[in-house]
Amino acid sequence: MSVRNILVINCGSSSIKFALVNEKQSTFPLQGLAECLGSPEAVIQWQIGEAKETLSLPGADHAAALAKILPLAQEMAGGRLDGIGHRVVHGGEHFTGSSLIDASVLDAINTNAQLAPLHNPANLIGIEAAMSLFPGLPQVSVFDTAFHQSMPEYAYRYAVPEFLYTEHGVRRYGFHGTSHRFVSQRAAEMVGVPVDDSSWLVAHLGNGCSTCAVVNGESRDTSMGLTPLEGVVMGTRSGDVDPALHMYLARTLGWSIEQIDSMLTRDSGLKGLSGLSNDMRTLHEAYEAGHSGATLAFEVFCYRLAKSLASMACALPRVNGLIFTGGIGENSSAVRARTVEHLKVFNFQVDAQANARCTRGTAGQIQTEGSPRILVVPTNEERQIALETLALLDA
Ligand SMILES: Nc1ncnc2c1ncn2[C@@H]1O[C@H](COP(=O)(O)OP(=O)(O)O)[C@@H](O)[C@H]1O
Ligand SMILES: CC(=O)OP(=O)(O)O
Ligand SMILES: [Mg+2]
Repeated sequence: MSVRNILVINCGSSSIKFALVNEKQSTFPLQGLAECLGSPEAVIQWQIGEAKETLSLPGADHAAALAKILPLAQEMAGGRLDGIGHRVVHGGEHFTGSSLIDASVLDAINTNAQLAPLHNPANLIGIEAAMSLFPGLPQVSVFDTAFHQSMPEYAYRYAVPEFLYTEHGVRRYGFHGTSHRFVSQRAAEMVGVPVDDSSWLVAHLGNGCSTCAVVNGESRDTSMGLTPLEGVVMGTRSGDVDPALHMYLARTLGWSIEQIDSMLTRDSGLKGLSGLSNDMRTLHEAYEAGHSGATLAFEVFCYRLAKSLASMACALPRVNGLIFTGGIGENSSAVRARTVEHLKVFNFQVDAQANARCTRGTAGQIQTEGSPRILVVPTNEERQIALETLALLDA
């Protein structure tokens, strides 16, 4: 059989991340990002080997950007694309694994859009554009939620009346499953333990952030819930707040549901706490310069993250290690060090020199002697999506 090429597409609300994955190559022949879609600043940036290209496409929407990205990928694949793997955020209870896309899968993604209004509609636009440009190509959806379908019922149910679950699907689903799966498998390889006899605490820290307890290659609990708003502090999302905050704001300030949703989703998290930025790099620079909001945002972020990891430990029989991943987890030695300071009760301790070495894609172990393992593992959701797409093409 010849070597196959898969295009991976991750459509966000105003961006598209994409990568061409060759099943035999460890680096991507093509990788890129389309940003600011739907605005005059719309732009596509991509990288082929070391060469970087930028194409400004004022006003381009998702379909217009894909009309450029798909032929580019086709050309880089030497005229042979074998399939397209799409990241889909919310698959509800319907999907315990990835799925070849047909009309019924599109229907299910549409139904679940109510639970992920920022993510699923954008994912659907990407799928529909790819299907119309490449009608003959197999398309696969890889769900963020699928990995977490192994959670026990006592971990995924909310303590609310039963009919809300049975009739309306109100339960915890969890997200970032593709990343939690990938890094926990990589960590097992790195330390030489079998995946099916391993036990990890995982912190995925990107723009969205979540923690996960992974036992024997399966998710047993995770911090995100019905939607990607529950759990730890994120770039612009609050994570957990007292559910009574909604009533308080509605009654005392007269806020609408839309205002409350927008505040918790877009104006909270690191951005809301710091009054400055949702970007951890900016916050690091600001607190080094003495910005009090940036310092507070950093401290709350790390403490709440540690608290979530400690609660995830309830789902583990023992701990093989703590894994940091995502843009913040892979790069911010300061976040790793501060978070682990709050986890002394588990004997976790960071080695400062090893910690400083793990940045910009360098994997490694950063614990002191005597501490349980602490690993930095770069995530690769694109590779995992391509692997799952290839597996479905084989089936
Ligand atoms: N060198 C760095 N130090 C600290 N934070 C970083 C660094 N590089 C990237 N980040 C942070 O990573 C976050 C983005 O993570 P990423 O995984 O790229 O996000 P996404 O969820 O969109 O894939 C941002 O908060 C960014 O500031
Ligand atoms: C589900 C989720 O939060 O995704 P992202 O981190 O890409 O926003
Ligand atoms: Mg990412």
